[in-house]
Amino acid sequence: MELGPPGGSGPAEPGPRLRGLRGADAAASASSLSRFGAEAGCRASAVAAVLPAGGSGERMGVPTPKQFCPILERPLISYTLQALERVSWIKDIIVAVTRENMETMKGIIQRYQHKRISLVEAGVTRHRSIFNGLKALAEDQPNCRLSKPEVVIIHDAVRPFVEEDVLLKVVTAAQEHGASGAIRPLVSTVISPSADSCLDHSLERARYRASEMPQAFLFDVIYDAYQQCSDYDLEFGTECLHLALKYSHIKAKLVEGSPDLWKVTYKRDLYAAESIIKERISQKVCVVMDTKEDEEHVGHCLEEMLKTELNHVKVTSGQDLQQIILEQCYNFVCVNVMTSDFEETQRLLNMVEESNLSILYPVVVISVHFLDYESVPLGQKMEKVMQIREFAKEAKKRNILLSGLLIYFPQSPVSIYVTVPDWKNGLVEEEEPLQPSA
Ligand SMILES: Nc1ccn([C@@H]2O[C@H](COP(=O)(O)OP(=O)(O)OP(=O)(O)O)[C@@H](O)[C@H]2O)c(=O)n1
Ligand SMILES: O=C(CO)[C@H](O)[C@H](O)COP(=O)(O)O
Repeated sequence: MELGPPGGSGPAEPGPRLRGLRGADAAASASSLSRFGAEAGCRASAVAAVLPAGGSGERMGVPTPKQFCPILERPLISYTLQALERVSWIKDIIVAVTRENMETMKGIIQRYQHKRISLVEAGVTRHRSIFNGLKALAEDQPNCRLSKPEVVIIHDAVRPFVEEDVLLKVVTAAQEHGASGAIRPLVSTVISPSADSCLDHSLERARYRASEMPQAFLFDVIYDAYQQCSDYDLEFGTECLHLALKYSHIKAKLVEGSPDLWKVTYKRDLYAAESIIKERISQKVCVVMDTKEDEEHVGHCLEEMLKTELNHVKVTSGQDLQQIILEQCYNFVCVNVMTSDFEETQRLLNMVEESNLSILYPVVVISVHFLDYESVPLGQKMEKVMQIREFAKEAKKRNILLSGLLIYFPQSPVSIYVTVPDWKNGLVEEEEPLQPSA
């Protein structure tokens, strides 16, 4: 067994991704997930995940195994790892890779700074790869460096859109029933052809479901099943839930999964995956504050407001920008409270440029500046506007769409000012104090 690069055990982005949920629903779901996270944290070795990634992707019809195919320049498997790493209560992630792709995989782990990953050698079939992953977690193996989990998640490396809520559902159901798996309604009817390619019989579609991933098991249930199963099972079997039933006599609890859990199999699936990734990119924004103090106050107010519209909002005062860019954040709001120059925004633009993030997809940056309405003279205000324009022209050449937002505010805490344009002279010059309403 080989270990990936050492790294902290903290999640890359703690907290749930609540795609499709808004407002109160999102808040309720987030709180139940974080409660589980806290409980799982008490039992630090409770959950591990095994990812079979040793296939050759014949049906994809390209020379590169599909798990290493790039989507927006990043290998597919890296998205799957990112999705699992976000879940702070998954302690270890075991990836089964063929010997010939071991170096490629190590390179991906290093480049994208994946954490909590261990590598094992894949087998010649999916079941054998999974079995190798389980062996690495079992206590009865010599040189075992990992600890045996209570529950193990099994998830295909080529299903990148797994969310924390479905992982939580299968893990909780596995704790109660011994085994659990995600299912989806069938899209087509399943029929059985006879030897002469005529219809033998068809199944009643409404009574059947497609078995998807993730699945979760009490570790002993699935490990015992793999230890008992025949060579035929290991060679031709496609269903882990079936092994748990046949050898450990456990009836898996089935939970409804989202449509995005499908397995990337054909070339067209790569295009579909790219579209989903782009949609998620548009739902992700990072607010960069110029000081730690502002991150805590202004930043978190802004975060709450943006969260009602967007699925993923991150606020930072800049220390972890490199990591945020690495996780493919394409939208930034750079808030400058302390200074009226563009130093912070320039720093962000440089980092984005160095990362090559904008090569395939435009990066959007909004540079927000606060200026004291009373003390900054009009000429200086216009200068700011012109500076942003010049700045934006340069950035556009690098596929970075920069906009500027200048906010004038009065120092006096009791008055709110409205600006009345003087249309005759074309200048903004009159200010009317208003009393704030209750
Ligand atoms: N010997 C194998 C075969 C498959 N897998 C993994 O099992 C998952 C699901 O399998 P599948 O979609 O069938 O992948 P491939 O076998 O690569 O695809 P194909 O059947 O088209 O060749 C994939 O993550 C794949 O890498 C594995 O770990 N070891
Ligand atoms: O979908 C599944 C859930 O049970 C399969 O087990 C798995 O993804 C199948 O892979 P393969 O294409 O190698 O049979």
